[in-house]
Amino acid sequence: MAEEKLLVKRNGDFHYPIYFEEDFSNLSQVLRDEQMEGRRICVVADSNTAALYGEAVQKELSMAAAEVLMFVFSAGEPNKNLDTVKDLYRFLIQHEIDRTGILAALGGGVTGDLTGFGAATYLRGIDFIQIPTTLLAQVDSSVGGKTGVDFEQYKNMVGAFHQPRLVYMNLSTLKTLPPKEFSCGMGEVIKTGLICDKDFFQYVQNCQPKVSQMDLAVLASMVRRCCTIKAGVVERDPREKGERALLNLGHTIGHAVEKLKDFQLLHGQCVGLGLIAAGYISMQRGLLTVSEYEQVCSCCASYGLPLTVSGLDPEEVLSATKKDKKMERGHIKFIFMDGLGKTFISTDLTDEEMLAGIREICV
Ligand SMILES: NC(=O)c1ccc[n+]([C@@H]2O[C@H](COP(=O)([O-])OP(=O)(O)OC[C@H]3O[C@@H](n4cnc5c(N)ncnc54)[C@H](O)[C@@H]3O)[C@@H](O)[C@H]2O)c1
Ligand SMILES: O=C(O)C(=O)C[C@@H](O)[C@H](O)[C@H](O)COP(=O)(O)O
Ligand SMILES: [Zn+2]
Repeated sequence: MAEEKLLVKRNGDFHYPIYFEEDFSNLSQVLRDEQMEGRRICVVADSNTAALYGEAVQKELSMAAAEVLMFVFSAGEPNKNLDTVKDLYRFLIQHEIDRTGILAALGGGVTGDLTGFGAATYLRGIDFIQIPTTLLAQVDSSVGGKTGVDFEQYKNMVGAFHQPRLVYMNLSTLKTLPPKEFSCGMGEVIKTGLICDKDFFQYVQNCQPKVSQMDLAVLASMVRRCCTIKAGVVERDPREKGERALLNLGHTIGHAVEKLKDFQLLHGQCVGLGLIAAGYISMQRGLLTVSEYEQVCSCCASYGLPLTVSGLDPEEVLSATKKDKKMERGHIKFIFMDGLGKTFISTDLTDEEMLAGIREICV
């Protein structure tokens, strides 16, 4: 089942690889292949991932590294903040990690975003690698170099673009992922199909039974397809000057809900809600048929994503959408669906249209 590695272009001719594996046993060889051996590595993991995979990863990396340290922080989005980054800086300074040091993000998107930001800023930038263990991190956050933390309830408000030196996926880690976390990854998978690949969206609709059986061959091809699509977008537009904003489909309303729910609803769940709202808005503009909109909803539902959220005032959600990063001269850069598998960016969305979409998900 092992898939060929995928190469992502970074800075002209330099490429970084994404490895699709079934265990951690090739980690040390991969470090050697990428000429990163003999250096000190600090593995960054949250409390859950450290307990599950910390020892195995530390052991594998030790075979090619000069030393392997482990920095552990408390799991959860509320800890993706500058306080945790400060704790990481202190740990790195205390252990005299210099510019030859490497950070290894072992875990989900929270760990990857935080570690990448630490690596981008510590000593003005050191190398880091991604070892994603959630579906969301494997299909989305470990690729593309968006790193950062939340700041005073604002999502990803402080960050940097910093590409990893390599991404190593052990697909078997998905077997220990709680079902709710797995659905979160499916939110980003569905988003990926809707952005630019109708065939892939239909594949995702149809393969739900195999995915729910954790069929590794199906999961591998799904993860690889998402990485291929994302890598293509990121190669063409690494710093989100244009096309990359499409990867934000569902995130304008999704991030507003995530923030107003105090991060009690998970990122992928909020992306699912945001997809439904964006689908509704697109349908109201005549860009999606009723049947296409229903397919977006039923695909999300089939993977256990919520279709509605309670306890939110739609007007408050609307004003929260205006505090996200996607504003351009006072207008939101909104991602519309234009049929299934096609999207475009526009700044002409009215408050009334946005409110109608928000009302569709708020109960
Ligand atoms: N940088 C990007 O491009 C990008 C893209 C998408 C999302 N994100 C960010 O990613 C974050 C969400 O990531 P996430 O959904 O992976 O959340 P997460 O990192 O919090 O992981 C979810 C939970 O699963 C646990 N976990 C991780 N791997 C496990 C495993 N194999 N088995 C059992 N438990 C495991 C974690 O400890 C955590 O409790 C958000 O902060 C979001 O903003 C970033
Ligand atoms: O990689 C990207 O670009 C994305 O937009 C992927 C999103 O899934 C991800 O949630 C990202 O962190 C959102 O970016 P932001 O700039 O809106 O914070
Ligand atoms: Zn996202």
